[in-house]
Amino acid sequence: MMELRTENLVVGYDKTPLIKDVNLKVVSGQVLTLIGPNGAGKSTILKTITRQLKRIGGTIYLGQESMNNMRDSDVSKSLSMVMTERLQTELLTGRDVVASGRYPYTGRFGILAKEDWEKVDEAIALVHAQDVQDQDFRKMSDGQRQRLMLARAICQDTDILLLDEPTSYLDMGFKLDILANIRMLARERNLAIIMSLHELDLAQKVSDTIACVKGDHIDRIGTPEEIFSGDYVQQLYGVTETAFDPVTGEVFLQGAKSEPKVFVIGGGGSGIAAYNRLQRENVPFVAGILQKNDLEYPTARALAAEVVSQKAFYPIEKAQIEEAKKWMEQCETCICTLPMEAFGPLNEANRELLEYAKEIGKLSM
Ligand SMILES: Nc1ncnc2c1ncn2[C@@H]1O[C@H](COP(=O)(O)OP(=O)(O)OP(=O)(O)O)[C@@H](O)[C@H]1O
Repeated sequence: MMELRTENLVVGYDKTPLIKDVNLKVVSGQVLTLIGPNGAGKSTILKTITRQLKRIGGTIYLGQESMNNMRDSDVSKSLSMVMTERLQTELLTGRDVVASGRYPYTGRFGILAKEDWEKVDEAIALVHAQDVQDQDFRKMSDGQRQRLMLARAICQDTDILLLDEPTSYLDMGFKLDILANIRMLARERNLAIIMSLHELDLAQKVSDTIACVKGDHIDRIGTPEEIFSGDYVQQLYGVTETAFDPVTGEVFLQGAKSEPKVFVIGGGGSGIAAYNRLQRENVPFVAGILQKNDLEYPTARALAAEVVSQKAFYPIEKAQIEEAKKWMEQCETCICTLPMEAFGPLNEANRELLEYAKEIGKLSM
């Protein structure tokens, strides 16, 4: 079992502290993710752990041993790091770059043995980069380079892997692929992984522990369930409460909040496309009647000027129907996004609203 722990670590530049009292811990088989706004200090922490930056204070432990007294060559057998920065290379193929991950194990001349090349090939296969491995590394796309840099770190064969925004340049397919690989490396190869991520929905899915970097300190450390609840993450990033849904990690634009012009009868997720369209057109609207467990409720809260809603799992009451009808009278037009089959016995209220929209001559298709 390997463990990396920082004790009152102080990180910063030119002896000026940026973040103090960094107390983080990650053990084999676990993923620790650093989140926080741009410039918060996530990369600075990672670079200090891997010694690319000088520690200002505190101690980093590898197992029981303080890293303060360890040689760089021993550290690089325990820690590998994937950076976002561009590696300056001279006419190296992708495979050469990955192979440089084996240098801590080769002799003075950097000659790789058969087993080293096997590890290189295995790592390249893991990130699905066989097709580009023989190309000039400098001429690769950011995403291709990012995958090869991960392969380089993997074949370094360390117990601890650090990744600075490993998915920033990747398309959706490769993002999922890399994150699945990160979980696999933790689960099957028992690696301890520390990474920084900007994609909060992904951080929520892959992390065992999340550390929130804010200002000059680590503001909170907890499980994804603990961090992604209430309005904590919104506060961390300085966005409004409705701009982020902590349950799904989804982000929302904000809609026009002035006097509503359109009433949208929705439910069961059917309203989302209409809400987004009205937001793009900057048209203030009312969304209703939604139950708070309706799929579109978080979008409605962010984009609608008003939401007529009922608690989750409670039947819609007369008071909400009356409220909705009042809004319909005030709006210029009503649209209904619910398909015919949605007017089941549990949705009588919205059927009544649809009838009312027709009756007052405001239903537009
Ligand atoms: N070489 C440097 N010298 C001095 N200050 C630096 C240096 N590099 C970064 N900083 C500063 O340190 C702070 C933290 O930067 P860092 O790159 O660690 O943030 P981050 O959380 O990784 O940000 P991002 O999410 O934008 O990547 C920033 O204010 C940055 O300007």
